[in-house]
Amino acid sequence: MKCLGSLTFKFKQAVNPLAFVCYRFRFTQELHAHLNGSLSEDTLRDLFMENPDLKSDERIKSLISSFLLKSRSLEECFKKFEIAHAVTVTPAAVKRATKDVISDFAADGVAYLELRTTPRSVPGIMSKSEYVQAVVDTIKDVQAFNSSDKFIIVKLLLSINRQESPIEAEENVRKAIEANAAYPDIVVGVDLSGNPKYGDVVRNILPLLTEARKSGLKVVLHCAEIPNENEVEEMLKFNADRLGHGTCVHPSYGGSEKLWRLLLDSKTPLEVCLTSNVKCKTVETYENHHLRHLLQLQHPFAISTDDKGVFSTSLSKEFELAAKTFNLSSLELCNCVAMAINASFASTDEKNELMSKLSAFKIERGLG
Ligand SMILES: CNc1ncnc2c1ncn2[C@@H]1O[C@H](COP(=O)(O)O)[C@@H](O)[C@H]1O
Ligand SMILES: [Zn+2]
Repeated sequence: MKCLGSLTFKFKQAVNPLAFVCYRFRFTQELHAHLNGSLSEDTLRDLFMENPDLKSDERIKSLISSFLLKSRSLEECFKKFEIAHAVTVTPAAVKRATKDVISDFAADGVAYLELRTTPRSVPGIMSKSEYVQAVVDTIKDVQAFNSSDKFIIVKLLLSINRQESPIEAEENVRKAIEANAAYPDIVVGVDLSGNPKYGDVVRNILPLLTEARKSGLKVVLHCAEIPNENEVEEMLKFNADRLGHGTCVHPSYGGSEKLWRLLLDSKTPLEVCLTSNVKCKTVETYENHHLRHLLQLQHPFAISTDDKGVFSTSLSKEFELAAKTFNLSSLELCNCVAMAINASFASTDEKNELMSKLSAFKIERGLG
């Protein structure tokens, strides 16, 4: 067991040579991770056991045991979030969940983590403000213990769930603006996520995100997880700071030449989540993932996990998968890390620090 400030974690067995060096050097960047989708099975079980109300709830018990079953569709993945939400219903549970997730990423070699989460209230127990405060306080605690050799930079994006009402969306944007004013070094942006089948994003949500952007927040959008020509076009024209997935933009994947050209011209970095896309069946195979086009055309992207708990993955596994599927060399993987640093919402000083960690790794491996 090793200690990272207030975090205690086990170094995992290395899965590949890159992962081994990753955790020793700790220089990778995770830009797309949903807090409740990232809970490990251990954390879920612990939170479940600690809550006496849940222990006697047979429905939750059976849901938990199905959490890690193989998913067959995007719809099934969304059911799994209900399980994580059922165990994070108090500020204490939210703190524990946040701490465990940061610890898991740190143990996997992540130096810079952008977590995102949807502010959630539980009647009579927790308000949305208390939820956000619990996450922010945990990030502050972890960062207070950063040192030169053991550190992780953590930022927070607040999510808007497109399935919720426009009133909820407005409330979440307001929370994000307030939290950014109070913690500008931590709360840096807003994310649009949720089941892509629902919600009138163009009419109800993009105008709110324009307000968020005006107040200085970065904006990221889950974009084109399923085909939707009009919505995707408006999202691409919105000029977000980054886009999640971007699956159905290319004409071969349910998009069109027009959408693909808009994406390429925008140069907006895509957050690429290989395992998530294949397990949700929005992409058929790893070989056919749109990452191959991004690589060919040198469009910027960041390899990410999305929901490491739901999809039983880790950032180092995603790097390994990308390397194996697309035959990437160690140097090319390092270029992926550099792209993610550039696409991140870290400050200039933080980016310089992360780049120097990457350089140290490259020198040690004789890569330049
Ligand atoms: C699989 N691809 C995806 N597409 C769209 N939204 C997703 C997602 N994965 C996760 N979420 C969003 O993140 C929430 C869980 O984390 P938080 O409670 O916010 O921490 C889900 O309820 C969903 O709204
Ligand atoms: Zn996502």
